[in-house]
Amino acid sequence: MENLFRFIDDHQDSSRRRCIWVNGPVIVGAGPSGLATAACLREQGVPFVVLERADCIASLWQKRTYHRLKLHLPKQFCQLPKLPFPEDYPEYPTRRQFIDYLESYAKHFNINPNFGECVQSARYDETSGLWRVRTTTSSGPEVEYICRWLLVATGENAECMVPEIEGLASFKGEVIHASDYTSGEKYSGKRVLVVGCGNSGMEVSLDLCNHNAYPSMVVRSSVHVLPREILGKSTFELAVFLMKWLPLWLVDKLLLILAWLVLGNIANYGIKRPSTGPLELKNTKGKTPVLDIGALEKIRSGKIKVIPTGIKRFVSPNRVELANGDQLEFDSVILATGYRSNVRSWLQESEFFNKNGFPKSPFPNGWKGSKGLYAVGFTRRGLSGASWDATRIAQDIGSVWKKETEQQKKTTSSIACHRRCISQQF
Ligand SMILES: Cc1cc2nc3c(=O)[nH]c(=O)nc-3n(C[C@H](O)[C@H](O)[C@H](O)COP(=O)(O)OP(=O)(O)OC[C@H]3O[C@@H](n4cnc5c(N)ncnc54)[C@H](O)[C@@H]3O)c2cc1C
Ligand SMILES: NC(=O)C1=CN([C@@H]2O[C@H](COP(=O)(O)OP(=O)(O)OC[C@H]3O[C@@H](n4cnc5c(N)ncnc54)[C@H](OP(=O)(O)O)[C@@H]3O)[C@@H](O)[C@H]2O)C=CC1
Ligand SMILES: O=C(O)C(=O)Cc1c[nH]c2ccccc12
Repeated sequence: MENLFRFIDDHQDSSRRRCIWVNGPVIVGAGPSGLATAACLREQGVPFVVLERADCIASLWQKRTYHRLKLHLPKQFCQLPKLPFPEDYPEYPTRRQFIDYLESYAKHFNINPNFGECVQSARYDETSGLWRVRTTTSSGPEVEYICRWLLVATGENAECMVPEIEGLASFKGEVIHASDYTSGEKYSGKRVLVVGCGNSGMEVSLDLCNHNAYPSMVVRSSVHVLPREILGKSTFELAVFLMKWLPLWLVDKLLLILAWLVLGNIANYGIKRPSTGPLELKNTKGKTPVLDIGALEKIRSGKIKVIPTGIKRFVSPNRVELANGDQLEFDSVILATGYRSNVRSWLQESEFFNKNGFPKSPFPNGWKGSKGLYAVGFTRRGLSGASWDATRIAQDIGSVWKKETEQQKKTTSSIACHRRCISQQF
């Protein structure tokens, strides 16, 4: 039966590309978003195929995060649909606990992604009304999947942002992106330039301090720093609570007053605040406020130095010239300069996704496009946003699936029988 749905593309080089009909959605990406959607589809009885370029689930968490990382939102905002965290997990689960949870989540819902398959292109074929998704595999020939629904779950952090700074290539010390930073152990006694002051820049600088390194952090523009907790209560949880009663601008004002009471005036340490409030900035520009877990204390004590200006250029072998003309020496550079979506590099579509690879419609309307195209995990609302999308998408596809299955039960057409053949195992 399986062979009925596996055919060789007759107008392509048949020796090089396998062509596979997927009866159900293709999900691109096996991070939390892809897994959450797969789990919800499983509950709806809809078969699916998950394509993942890495050799494991949640590759961002397994391969591109540092060892001491903890979730910075309380656990109730980070668990995926249908399966809560184990009860004994702490308020802020560690990276290891989060990965263990995701592994057991995939097992629980019997989600078996096709690993080592990187989607190179996806386009909607108007003639057939189907999506054609091409991948390169780590182990063999190219594959083309043909499906009716395409679910984009490649994430807001698919690629690293590496800025073009004059002379960077001539810097003689090590230069890495924060996603390649695992621990501060090997930096003990070293002068490290950390470029960027988002959550990554702050937490890497703190970890470096804890390993007796000498970090200097570049703050070229501005950033909101909020305490992770206020009087033992999560600031994020407090914000979510206040948002039920108050307008966003007022919640932002209250958060800033509380931050000032707890942290003091951060301008004293060379850190400017944006003129837009923290939640409004997150919603409109996607810029996440820093939820401080101790970096500010190190800044206050001078253990993390703040460089309150941009970088002009690197001067070989190990100097950096700042925008104000000062020159400083460093042993290593860590680029905590953020991430970007990669959707536009492979999805041949410009109606639903903008040029930055995010859905054009803001939350709550950015999960569903036309022609069977969906996006999960692009709402700049972290893991809870991804769970929200996943639930909606599975309900949407599930209702169509159920209706059609009912109709098919009533007919004896052989075509209808074929349509329900699951092609998950090849
Ligand atoms: C360091 C860090 C900490 C964070 N902490 C929190 C937190 O505490 N709480 C919170 O709510 N959010 C947090 N976030 C936000 C973060 O976006 C989510 O935690 C989460 O990982 C998003 O899941 P995702 O599945 O959308 O994306 P990802 O986890 O990035 O997964 C996407 C997957 O798609 C795969 N992929 C990409 N392109 C292709 C392709 N072309 N073909 C095939 N596969 C592809 C990738 O390999 C990856 O496995 C954090 C983010 C970072 C970077
Ligand atoms: N514990 C946790 O849960 C953690 C969560 N995260 C999450 O991961 C996501 C990504 O965070 P992060 O990696 O910090 O990325 P961000 O996009 O939040 O921050 C990037 C930083 O790099 C700066 N930058 C970029 N280019 C340059 C340049 N050429 N020169 C100087 N500065 C530059 C930006 O400055 P500017 O604003 O001026 O552009 C900004 O300060 C966020 O959602 C964050 O919350 C990250 C770490 C830990
Ligand atoms: O950690 C992240 O990247 C997140 O996106 C989590 C998050 C969603 N909404 C927020 C608002 C304030 C701080 C963090 C988040």
